[in-house]
Amino acid sequence: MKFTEQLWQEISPIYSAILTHGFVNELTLGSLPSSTFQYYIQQDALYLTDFSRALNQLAARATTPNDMLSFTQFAQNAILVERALHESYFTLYDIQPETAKMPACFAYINYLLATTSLQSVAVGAAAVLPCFWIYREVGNYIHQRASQQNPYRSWIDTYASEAFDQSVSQMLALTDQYAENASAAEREKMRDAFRVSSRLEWYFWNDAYTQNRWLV
Ligand SMILES: Cc1ncc(CN)c(N)n1
Repeated sequence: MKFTEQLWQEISPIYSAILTHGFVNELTLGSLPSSTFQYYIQQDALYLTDFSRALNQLAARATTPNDMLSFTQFAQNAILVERALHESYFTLYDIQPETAKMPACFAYINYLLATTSLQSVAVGAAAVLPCFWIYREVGNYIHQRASQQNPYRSWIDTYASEAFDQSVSQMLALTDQYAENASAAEREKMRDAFRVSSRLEWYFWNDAYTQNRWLV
């Protein structure tokens, strides 16, 4: 079994919790209140900027030109492709960019930036992997169930697209390659990083669903 297949097995309860979460359920049905989606998209715009920074940190620290190129392309896509999607929703809902990261976004991004700068590239790669993989799986899951009239159709189509699928496959191959060259102790850290980020994906959707804000 590939290392990444083991990773997926280990987060199975977290993935199930994501699929059954009210946010995903209502997004699929198209009944998610636009205010909930607006909170999500505002936080996600902040997330994507720093996610791109985290990928650039991996690019700077990767040892082979091929790996550097892959991470650089992922970093560029996070800004260009996903921002285009975001901007269309910003225009549609006439919303202003948010400047404050709410708790889940704050925790997730700080975790990614710390891990990609202070841990090995292998561990950093495992930490960013859920951002690719979970979105592809959730995107496909929703795509199979959502109607054409779903107001969140362009979001769904982005993450169920062939282009996104290709970058996810590339990221999976990269992670397996790092795992092959890693020690047992390092693979353990990769597992841990993958699990933490997967959890934070759940929290990210949960914050949007509950419109969570700093209480103090
Ligand atoms: C929080 C989050 N995680 C992942 C993705 C997909 N790159 C995203 N847009 N936002």
